[in-house]
Amino acid sequence: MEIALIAHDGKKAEMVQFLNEHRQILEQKRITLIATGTTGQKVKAAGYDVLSLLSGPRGGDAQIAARVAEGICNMVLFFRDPLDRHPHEPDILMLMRLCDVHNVPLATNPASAALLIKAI
Ligand SMILES: O=C(CO)COP(=O)(O)O
Repeated sequence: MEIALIAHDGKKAEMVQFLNEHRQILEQKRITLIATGTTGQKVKAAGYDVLSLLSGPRGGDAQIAARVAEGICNMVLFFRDPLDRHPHEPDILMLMRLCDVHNVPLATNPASAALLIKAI
């Protein structure tokens, strides 16, 4: 199962904390982690094996959206920062739209992500 990790700058620490809190589940299941570029760097530095794609503003969200559309990515954990502006907002909306089009679970905050990760 492939899980995509994306966190806006104000949420990257929360993403690492979330992964550490659920490390056991992530290690027990056969999970491949992928991430947008900078999120991936933080996740890797925290000791996780992760495939880093492009940084979000440079097309990372779009790459993950394509994997969702192609049926490669099975879950998206996207810790958005609703208090910040993002130059690539169209890509963000496209990713969330394609999760809905293809019925792929999408969590946009740690509380939702915890429920999803416990369900796998
Ligand atoms: O901008 C992002 C998601 O929209 C995240 O991208 P980075 O992980 O490269 O910071």
